[in-house]
Formats: sequence, C-alpha cells, structure tokens
Amino acid sequence: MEAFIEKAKTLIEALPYIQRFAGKIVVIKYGGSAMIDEDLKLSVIKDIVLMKLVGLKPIIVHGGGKEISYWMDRVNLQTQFIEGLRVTDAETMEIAEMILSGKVNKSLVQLMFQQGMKAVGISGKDGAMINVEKKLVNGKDIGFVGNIKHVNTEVLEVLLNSDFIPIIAPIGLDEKGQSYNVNADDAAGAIASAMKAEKLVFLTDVEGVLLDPYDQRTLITEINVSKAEELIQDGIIAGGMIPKIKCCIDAVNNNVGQVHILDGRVDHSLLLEVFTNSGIGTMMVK
Ligand SMILES: Nc1ncnc2c1ncn2[C@@H]1O[C@H](COP(=O)(O)OP(=O)(O)O)[C@@H](O)[C@H]1O
Ligand SMILES: CC(=O)N[C@@H](CCC(=O)OP(=O)(O)O)C(=O)O
Repeated sequence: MEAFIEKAKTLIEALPYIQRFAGKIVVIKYGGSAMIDEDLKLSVIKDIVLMKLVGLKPIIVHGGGKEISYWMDRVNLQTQFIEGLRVTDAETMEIAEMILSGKVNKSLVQLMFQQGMKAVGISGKDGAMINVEKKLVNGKDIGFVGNIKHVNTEVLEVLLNSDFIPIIAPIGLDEKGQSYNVNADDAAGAIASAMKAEKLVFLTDVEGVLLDPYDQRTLITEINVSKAEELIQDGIIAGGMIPKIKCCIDAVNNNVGQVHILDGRVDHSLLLEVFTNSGIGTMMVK
C-alpha cells in the first residue's frame, strides 16, 4: 500500500509537467560518455519511451566519441582533440561514420524496438538534414569537422507526424556532398533551434557544470551566458564541456525554451528533470 501511495504521489506531482509539455518537442542529446553499459542505456531509453507515451515528442541526437576513439585505437590510428573537437582526416571520418551511423545509432533503435516503440535511426545526411561547411578552430583546419550552416527539418517533421521517434547520428554533408564529422552537441543544439524545441537536455557524465571539475559539490545549478563565457576564458570550463556550453548559449539565444545539462549516469535523471521540480543538473539562462 505504501508503495502504491508513493507512486500516486509521484504521478500527481508529474501531472502539471505532463500537461505543460504535451505535444511539445524535447531534444535529448545522449552523449557517448553516458552510454556506460547496456543497463544504463536501457534505463535512458525507458525514460524517453515514457516521455513519448505521455504525449511529448522526443528527438534523440546521440554522440559516441568514446566508441570512436576505442575503434581508432583498435586499428592503430591516433586520436587527437582540439577544443573538444576530434581532428578528422579521411580515415577518421570513415570510422566516425561507421561507429556513429552504424553501431551506436542502430543499437539505440534496437533498444527502442525492444520497448515496443517505433524509432527511425538516421544521420544528418538523410533528407539533407544537416548542411555544413568546414569548421576552422582559431583559424586552423582540423579536417572534416563540420560547422552547421543549416538544418533542413523536413525529414524530422515527417517522422514526428507519423509518430516515430527520430534518432540522429551527427554526420553532415557540405554543398558538394562531402561527409563531415559534426560534434553531437552542435548537432543537438542546431536541431533544437530549428525545431523550436521546448527543451534541450544534454545527458553527460558529470552532474552538470562544476566550478571545480574534480569536486562534485561545486555544481552550478543555474548559469547565464556571460558567466559561462567567463568560465571558458578562465579555463574552468574545458575539454568536451566547451562545445556543450557554446551550444547551450546558442540554444537559449535561438528559440529553445529551456536548456539543461544533466548526469546521464544517474538512473531516471531525465524524468526527474522533465516531470518533477527537483531541479537537478545545470540550467542555462540568457
Ligand atoms: N567545468 C566543468 N564542469 C563539468 N565538466 C567539465 C568541466 N570542464 C571540463 N569538463 C569535462 O567535460 C566532460 C563532458 O564532456 P564530454 O566528455 O565531451 O561528454 P559527452 O560525451 O557527454 O559530450 C566531463 O566529463 C568533464 O571531464
Ligand atoms: C567533431 C567531433 O568531435 N565529433 C565527435 C562526434 C561524436 C560526439 O560528439 O560524441 P560525444 O557526444 O559522445 O562526445 C567525435 O568525433 O567524437
């Protein structure tokens, strides 16, 4: 009986959030660093299934950086990152596409299928969704790394209107049809803005933005654009957190209702964020 009362309380607490987000688009960026094992992946997928069942329109944009590095290592290729972006020569591009559009993307589609959900796994190449140009980092060419110029939302609209959950791998095309490796945070931010998403949630392997990356007690629960830029300048926000924060800034400046960074290693962090007032992780505000 107590367990039943607890469940009822949870449902009553969730109801206003369910009503508020019904029919709204929520973009979930599922980072490779939060895909630690199959149990955790299944737990994230179940949360997204629940969101869909209560009437939200989830879109998943996934990463898989760690998996790419693992396979690079297996074929004796060197991995190099500059400002959180992978230096991508032709061979690296080939591996990145195989891992992202193949292995990672289809494993998520498969988990959705096992939960009885209709998901379609595509990359930014499909339907000419993610159009890019070469990205330069401080004027430096780092290979086939794409800077998103435009997101063509047509294919996403078709999928959402037919009740599918889109699962997107971050690969784009330039105007000549060359493939580019796109940082998954950039892809999620650009897709959320283009789709005018109500919410953009980054699932990663830290609690949120930390003032001291080695001390989990220094979580910043709310951060504005100027503070975030200051922390990047000071080197407190570093590595893979840099593209994530830059995307959060672009998203809050471009139509996205709410932007959050959450710990994807914690069971049900997504549900806690979307359907309760627990306020976990870091929220980005203008
Ligand atoms: N100030 C900071 N707060 C939290 N994490 C930070 C910070 N600065 C750097 N990081 C790093 O950013 C990482 C998250 O980025 P990344 O590894 O690219 O994750 P994902 O695969 O989810 O995109 C964290 O694991 C952490 O090591
Ligand atoms: C250009 C660039 O860096 N692309 C990323 C794409 C995958 C990604 O972003 O994965 P996570 O979200 O797991 O980090 C990469 O090659 O690692």
